Amino acid sequence: MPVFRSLAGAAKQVLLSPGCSCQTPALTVAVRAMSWSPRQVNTDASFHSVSFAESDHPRVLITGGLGQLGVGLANLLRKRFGKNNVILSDIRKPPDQVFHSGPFIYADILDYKNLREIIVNNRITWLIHYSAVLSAVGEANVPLARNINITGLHNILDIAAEHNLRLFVPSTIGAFGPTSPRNPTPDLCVQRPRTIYGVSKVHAELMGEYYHQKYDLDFRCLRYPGIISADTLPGGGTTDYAVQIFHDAVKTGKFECYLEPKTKLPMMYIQDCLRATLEILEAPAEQLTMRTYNISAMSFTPEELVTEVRKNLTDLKITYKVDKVRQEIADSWPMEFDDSNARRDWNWKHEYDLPELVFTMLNFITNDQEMLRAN
Ligand SMILES: NC(=O)C1=CN([C@@H]2O[C@H](COP(=O)(O)OP(=O)(O)OC[C@H]3O[C@@H](n4cnc5c(N)ncnc54)[C@H](O)[C@@H]3O)[C@@H](O)[C@H]2O)C=CC1
Ligand SMILES: CC(=O)[C@H](N)C(=O)O
Repeated sequence: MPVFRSLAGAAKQVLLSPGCSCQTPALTVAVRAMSWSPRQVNTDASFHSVSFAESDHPRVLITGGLGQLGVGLANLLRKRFGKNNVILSDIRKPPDQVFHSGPFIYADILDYKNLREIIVNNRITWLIHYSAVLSAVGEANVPLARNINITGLHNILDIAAEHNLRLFVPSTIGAFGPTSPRNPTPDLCVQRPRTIYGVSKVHAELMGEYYHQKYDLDFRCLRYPGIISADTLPGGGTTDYAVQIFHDAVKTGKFECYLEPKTKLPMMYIQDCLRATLEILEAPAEQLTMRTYNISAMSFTPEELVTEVRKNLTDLKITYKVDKVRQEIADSWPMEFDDSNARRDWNWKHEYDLPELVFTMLNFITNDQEMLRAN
């Protein structure tokens, strides 16, 4: 077993966890081959569709739920389906506020047996798979990204097929590369990404679609742009600057940007992203002509973002110190995202453009700062 010296805390926990399947890959394969086959999927399907109809609401598990997106999605789904029908999971310890806001459970996506136990014991019907290693961290630690994003995904696909779950896996603008059309990037075109993150996400898209076609797995996937949120920080991606700028602008009045001023990327406010996720999850299957859709809201460069922020914070000081790795990644990604298929098939519409995004982010972070100062 290799020792990864530079792992983040989360990864360390994965590798040290006694039940972790990555320590015994041969055994995991053997166990799975005995217990899961397409035949068994069909038998399970009738049983689970009955229990889903009985309860009326789906029972949802979110993996990697303590990242930038999971808590927000849990809040949205809990409003819709009831607090106890949505279980948040991760391998990290939840902050108090998250722990007390609804069910939370430890789930390591590399531990197939533990995942199965959770799905069975909690009668899960929808699985939302958010665990991942993002683009910049992935380039710094390829074995970790490969393990979480590919081996972990295989566990998720098998568990979803075995238990007839509706499975949502997000993909990303990072699933495209320098040979894809960049302005705009359509749903179907060349996909030759140059990051392990992108390679793993193309793999997820193709595997999900393959399981859908071969085993009738209800796989649904959205390619998210860079997501911007005020209450949670991003987990090591290329688009993180567009979140960090708001925090630094409010707290210090200055910001150092690691991308060049004219680097244009698709971005989206978190509320739009979470609503899109709920909408595709609830869309009637006959409306979906595809299983993987681009979704889009706005595209901007650091320079354009700074101009908009300065309309509210006129004294903001900006410097540029380009990070070669992230700049190279950004230069290979889409500039504009074509989401016309999502708009046509399930009526996708974004609500936040750049001015609303900036206004909302600054308001949120400023209020937060004032509350902190008052306490
Ligand atoms: N945030 C963004 O801008 C975008 C995110 N996405 C996708 O959305 C999903 C969620 O993204 P974020 O919340 O931003 O990610 P994040 O990096 O903030 O969070 C990922 C979570 O996965 C957890 N994790 C790591 N190893 C695990 C394991 N072995 N078992 C269970 N959990 C594990 C981590 O503890 C972390 O809480 C990811 O699949 C990502 O690729 C796609 C495009 C844009
Ligand atoms: C766009 C993404 O997938 C993510 N935010 C990243 O930058 O890696």
